[in-house]
Amino acid sequence: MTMSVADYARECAAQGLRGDYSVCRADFTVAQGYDYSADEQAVWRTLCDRQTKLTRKLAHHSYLDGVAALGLLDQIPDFGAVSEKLRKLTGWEIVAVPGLIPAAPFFDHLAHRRFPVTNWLRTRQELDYIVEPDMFHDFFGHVPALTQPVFADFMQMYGEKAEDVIALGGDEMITRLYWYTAEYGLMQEAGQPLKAFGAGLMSSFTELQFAVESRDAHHVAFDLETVMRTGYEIDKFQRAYFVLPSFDVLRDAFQTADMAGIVGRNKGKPVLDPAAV
Ligand SMILES: C[C@H](O)[C@H](O)[C@H]1CNc2nc(N)[nH]c(=O)c2N1
Ligand SMILES: N[C@@H](Cc1ccccc1)C(=O)O
Ligand SMILES: [Fe+2]
Repeated sequence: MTMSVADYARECAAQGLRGDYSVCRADFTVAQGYDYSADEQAVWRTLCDRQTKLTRKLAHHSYLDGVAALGLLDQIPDFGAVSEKLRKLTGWEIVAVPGLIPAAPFFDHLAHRRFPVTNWLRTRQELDYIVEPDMFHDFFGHVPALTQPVFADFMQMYGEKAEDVIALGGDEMITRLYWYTAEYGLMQEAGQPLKAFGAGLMSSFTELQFAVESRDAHHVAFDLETVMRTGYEIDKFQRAYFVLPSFDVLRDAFQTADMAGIVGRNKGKPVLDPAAV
């Protein structure tokens, strides 16, 4: 792993990120420390209630199938109990982290079928949108799909392949691909209007509606190399949403991509403006 926990902790504090990185292990995990207040439990229930009404209408069926299998909770999840359930379904588990972690350890967890979930929750003032991943984003957005075998296998492969791309010097490029697919991708569904696929959309009340339904949202046909060249900002609505024709198209594009060629061609080139792709 390239960055030490202590260096990363300093960087995050400088950027105003909220997590407490002082208690991290070398792989950036922490204990969940299940001691949430009654108010936090109430915020969790409010988030689940209002967001479930939206995802029912706007989320791709691959996500909704996952929700049905996982059974979303009316309480803040106990990561140990959820891991037990996931292990039986697909061999995945979830591990607690203090918030955003660097790309290399993040993908290393995925490669080992561990999904990092932040151990703190957004406040009532952030019900609609939060600028950094919190437990609601990580859990409500990402974990349901991990109950589905094809998606579970894909995410492990993603982690493995990402490590190869990072070794080629392509950490920013592979991060953009993750960003515009797993976090903010849209996906077509037979006989249905356009649906949301990415976890960053599933967890945001305002951006989910904007991305799928607004005439001002910039929808762009998915192209793997273009995605890997397109910049993004984490703390604003996205200025481009890439539309995937299907999950199989994503998986095939990823599996067959000549990552060494893509990284070689594009390293050092200016990043594309998402508003102009
Ligand atoms: C891979 C890419 O950097 C991506 O944004 C990762 C990084 N670290 C993360 N860390 C946490 N806790 N949650 C995430 O969703 C991510 N995403
Ligand atoms: N904006 C997302 C959280 C998020 C932040 C940064 C990256 C990914 C997700 C939400 O409101 O739920
Ligand atoms: Fe995420």
